[in-house]
Amino acid sequence: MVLEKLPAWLQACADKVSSLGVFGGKMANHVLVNEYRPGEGIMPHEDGPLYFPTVTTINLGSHTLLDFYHPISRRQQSEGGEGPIPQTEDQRHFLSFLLKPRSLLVLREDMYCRYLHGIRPVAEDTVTEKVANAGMCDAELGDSLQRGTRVSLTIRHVPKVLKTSIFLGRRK
Ligand SMILES: O=C(O)CCC(=O)C(=O)O
Ligand SMILES: [Fe+2]
Repeated sequence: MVLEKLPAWLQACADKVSSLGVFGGKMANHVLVNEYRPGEGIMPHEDGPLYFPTVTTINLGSHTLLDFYHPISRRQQSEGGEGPIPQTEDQRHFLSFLLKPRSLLVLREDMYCRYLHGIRPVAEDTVTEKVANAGMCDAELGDSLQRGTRVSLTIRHVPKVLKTSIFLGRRK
């Protein structure tokens, strides 16, 4: 990753999150801005070793449900092939967090390294027993929540950066 200056407003958000100590005293140096319209999501994935061990997200605009999945291969190994192996995405989905507007999510340890996360491409979410923080969010089982446009600021500390500038376009 090549270091570039963040816009001042985004730097302020990154500094505020860093001041909570979530990056072990380090300052965030990477922000990803994603916009999701209703019906849009992100496939289950791992963020990979670049950002380990902590990822934080400021949630703006609409709520969403962030879903967590067991990875197929690792679960097969750890269970020694015993018992039913979850195969479909639905079976592998074991937990969700309801992300409310203006909330901060801090993902670390197993939730970050062991499981996959994703957002389903739907326009409406139903609160099920898998939504672990429903009570904290005043959501009731069976509630239907219509999504609007959501913007997420995913703020991280990337340990390895190149302190050189990049040139876009042709040098004269
Ligand atoms: O928008 C979000 O909250 C999740 C984004 C995400 O998982 C990613 O960019 O890796
Ligand atoms: Fe991610």
